[in-house]
Amino acid sequence: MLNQSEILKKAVEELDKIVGQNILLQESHIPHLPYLVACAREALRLHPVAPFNLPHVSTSDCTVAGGRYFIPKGSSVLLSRIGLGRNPAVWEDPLRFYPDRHLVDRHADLAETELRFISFTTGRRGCIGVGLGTNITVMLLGRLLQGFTWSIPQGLEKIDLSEAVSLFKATPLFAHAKPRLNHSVYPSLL
Ligand code: HEM
Repeated sequence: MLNQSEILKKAVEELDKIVGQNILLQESHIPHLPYLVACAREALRLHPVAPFNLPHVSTSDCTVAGGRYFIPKGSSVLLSRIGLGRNPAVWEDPLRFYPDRHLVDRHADLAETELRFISFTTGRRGCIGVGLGTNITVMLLGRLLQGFTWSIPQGLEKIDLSEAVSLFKATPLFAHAKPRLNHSVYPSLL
């Protein structure tokens, strides 16, 4: 978002309109912040936390994708987070960070039950923490954006987004944060 200032600006404008600058973002605001939720979804799609999901073992012979793939009983099944989230057959211009693509269907949370990318996965062994995980993620992103004006440190043109093999950022993230709310709004650390 730091590399695309118009996206950062749009998310902050939504926060200012819905939450304002006199109180901190609360969980009850989240359903009214579709663009912020879309930004978090886009981050999960494009920058997954690990290359694969947890392995599962098929308990019987089955076919998937309309019969295209046969998976024998006892196979270890791994889904590629990159293969799904950056699949050009599903996502237009897949390497572009473009939150608006998630606004076509309005999403209340970060779950992706169609598995077009992996956040919590789905089905019997899917994550049980969708609600809490969504709230924690969106609250953190939202409060960072509401509470601070973020900028790229002096001397740098862009944040380097190149990835290590683990998919983590290859270089540490440095960004400049300046408080943007009245100091009375920030919770006391004492
Ligand atoms: C952004 C936050 C979170 C993300 C992205 C996430 C993602 C995932 C994923 C990908 C799985 C594996 C599902 C599979 O193998 O198909 C999983 C499993 C699980 N998650 Fe989460 N999770 C999050 C937060 C939470 C929270 C807050 C809780 C509990 C309060 C939780 C509890 C669990 C449990 C218990 C499982 C194992 C489910 C099973 O094997 O039956 N998760 N999660």
